[in-house]
Amino acid sequence: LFTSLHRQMHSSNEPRDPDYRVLTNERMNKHVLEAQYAVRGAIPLRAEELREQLEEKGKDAGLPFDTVVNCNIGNPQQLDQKPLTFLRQVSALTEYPDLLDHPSTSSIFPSDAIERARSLLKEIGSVGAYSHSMGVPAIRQRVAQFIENRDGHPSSPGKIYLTAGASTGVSNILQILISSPLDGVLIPIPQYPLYTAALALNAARAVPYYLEESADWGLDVENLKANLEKARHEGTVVKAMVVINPGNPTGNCLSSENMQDIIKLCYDEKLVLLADEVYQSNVYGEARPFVSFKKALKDMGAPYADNVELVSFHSISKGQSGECGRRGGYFELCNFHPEAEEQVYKLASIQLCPSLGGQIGVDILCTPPKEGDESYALWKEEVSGIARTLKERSQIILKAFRELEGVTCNDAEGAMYLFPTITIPPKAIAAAKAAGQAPDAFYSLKLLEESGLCVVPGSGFGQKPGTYHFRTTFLAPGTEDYVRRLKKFHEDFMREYS
Ligand SMILES: Cc1ncc(COP(=O)(O)O)c(CN[C@@H]2CONC2=O)c1O
Repeated sequence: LFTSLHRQMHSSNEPRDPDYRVLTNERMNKHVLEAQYAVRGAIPLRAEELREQLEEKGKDAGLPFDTVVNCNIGNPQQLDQKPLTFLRQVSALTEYPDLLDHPSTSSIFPSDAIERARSLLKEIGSVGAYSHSMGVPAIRQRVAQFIENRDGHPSSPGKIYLTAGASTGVSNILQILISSPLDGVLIPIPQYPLYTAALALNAARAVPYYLEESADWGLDVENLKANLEKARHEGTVVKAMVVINPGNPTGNCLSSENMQDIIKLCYDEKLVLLADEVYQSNVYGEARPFVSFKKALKDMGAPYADNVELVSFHSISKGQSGECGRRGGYFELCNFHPEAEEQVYKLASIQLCPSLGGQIGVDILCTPPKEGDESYALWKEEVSGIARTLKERSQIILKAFRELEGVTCNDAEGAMYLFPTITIPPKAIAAAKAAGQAPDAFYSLKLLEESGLCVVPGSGFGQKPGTYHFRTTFLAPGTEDYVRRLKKFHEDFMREYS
């Protein structure tokens, strides 16, 4: 489906003489061909096609909706979320430093934004210059301070790497970790498909461990251990474990018991722990406030605290900043061998440096305006407004899901997604089979074609065999319109296939 849609959209590239081209499937890296990334796969591609039809023909497109709503990707500012003012003010001033000496500037920009831009430019020089490959040292110092303030344990700028989004950090660490096609990494199922894609690109094995939907997507430690043993029995050299907390696509927040179980397992089984914490400030319930794996590890003391190799990832793409396109993030190494740190640094240096715009975004994420600053009140109002709105939207959509025939859904404890289970009628499963699609991809494609809502089928994240899901964000404004479209589609679908 992806290939046919992509070809359809880019048919102008079709070669007149197919034998002329060097790069064809037979002659490209087969690991790239094998990699999959459903978040921007076939269904979002089709959504783009429909959007273009609406833009060109409007009502004459003959579609049963007048807008496509992208609920496939956690991209807040694509869905009208306003950027945080302070971040953009500092960015504007650092991008065009002449503004700092313009007579009107002090009447347009608050004094703390001007001061922050000045001090950043003293540390950076120019946003157009390469920085240190790990990122600007002074920014890394403030990231370390943010981590210490959050966790109550020391953090060093020498263990922190600023990155072009968390994706680059994850890809780099996995590239260093994998040394053989027998190597494997434990991946939560359902998972964010960056991990299986990055493992495929490195010709490594994804070793699944299933999150337990009936236990709020909590960890089933026995299943984890069994899958680890099974993988080893099959000859896989399991070297690491990925945790995503809060979870994507599940929206779960791990319990402290689960976190300790994971740390103990990594210690006992000598696994590197990759903690993806990009949604750490997207937490909606009071029951499970965010606790980092760095804190959990250090709180456990010996023998874990100073032995388990932990790398923790964060990003400016999520939370309330939602600066996905700015490409900013960081990871912190903990208990890595100096030999490993040398390779992490070398890979970062090959990539020269992350964008300075992204680095400035990380700086403001970790050191936002503080109480008493001129920008504090507005920053606080914007951040709490975004957090409140996301929580409200998740609850409205969750309630709607639970009223639909054959749909159940766990609360979104965190992140930006709901991941409902749908009971797909046998007739629809048969129709999906005939169409050569996974049942939840069949459902999701029809949902798009008939309602304009673009979601990602659960098969794109992995799920227990025989279960079907889809993932939706709750970022779009107009939640009532979303619910109306979904409800109508679902009732029509269940009627057609029951
Ligand atoms: C768990 C997780 N880790 C890492 C990333 C990468 O983020 P950055 O590279 O932008 O820092 C994402 C992005 N979320 C994807 C993109 O939007 N929807 C998703 O599921 C993510 O959900």
